[in-house]
Amino acid sequence: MASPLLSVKNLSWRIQTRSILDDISFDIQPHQFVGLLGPNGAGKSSLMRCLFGLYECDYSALLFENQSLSSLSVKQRAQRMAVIHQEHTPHMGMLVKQVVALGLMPNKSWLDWPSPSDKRKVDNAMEIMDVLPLAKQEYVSLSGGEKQRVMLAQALVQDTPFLILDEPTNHLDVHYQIDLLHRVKRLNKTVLASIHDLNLAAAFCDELLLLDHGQLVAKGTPKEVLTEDRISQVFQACAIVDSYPLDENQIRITYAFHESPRNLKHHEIKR
Ligand SMILES: Nc1ncnc2c1ncn2[C@@H]1O[C@H](COP(=O)(O)OP(=O)(O)OP(=O)(O)O)[C@@H](O)[C@H]1O
Repeated sequence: MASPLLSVKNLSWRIQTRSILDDISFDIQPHQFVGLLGPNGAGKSSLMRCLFGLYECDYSALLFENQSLSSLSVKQRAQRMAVIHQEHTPHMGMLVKQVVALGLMPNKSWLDWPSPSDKRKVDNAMEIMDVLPLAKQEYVSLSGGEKQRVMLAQALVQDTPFLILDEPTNHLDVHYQIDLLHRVKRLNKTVLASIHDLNLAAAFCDELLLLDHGQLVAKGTPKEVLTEDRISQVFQACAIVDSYPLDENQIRITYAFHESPRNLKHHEIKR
């Protein structure tokens, strides 16, 4: 197997005496699409923030392409990983094409004037993400789904091997959830994305990391991670896991909408 793009060993993060992330270890291989799952408050965003250096955490190793992440400057990190946050920056008064062009910054100095090839890069990214017709529209006026595609175009311009996406499908209708994840997948980059919809995660991700109360409780393929028992234990939801009718290799999760599912075991659901 090729050496991992990202290697995380024994990562912990605490606020004062409260442990938020506890002894987390995993590798991400090049070109893998990895889903980060877990209930609200499990620590998904915190883990992503530790990876891109917003939070100072403890670890025995945090390596990107075998290089210690802590040895990289902010600009060097931004040349390696693009991050799309859950909450978008408002970018008041900026046009879509200007927001997308911000992705050029990690590879330029402040004094550099945008070149014709930069402009082509921006146009190309807008075309791939289907936001070229919105190029001259104000960013604040866009819908949630359009904003998400603009941020992906910006990440594309940033031209990094690794993408960190914090709930990329948040606020999107079902068509745009599927559309966006197909667009991300087609980029063929290494991706770590937090996703709440377990069916979407199972359909799009090569591997899943499941967090619960700051601990990594499972990692592996969707079939390995998303078992009925685990969904019941971690998400306190009753679910049946079976094969997706259009592809036997994929799993499908059906939830029971009982009034107090916490007390129900999955084998008690009438099939
Ligand atoms: N800067 C901070 N100061 C204090 N507490 C924090 C901070 N950042 C995160 N936390 C706490 O850490 C826990 C994990 O939060 P985090 O946002 O990482 O969870 P999450 O899995 O991303 O949740 P969600 O699915 O709801 O977005 C929460 O209880 C949160 O309140």
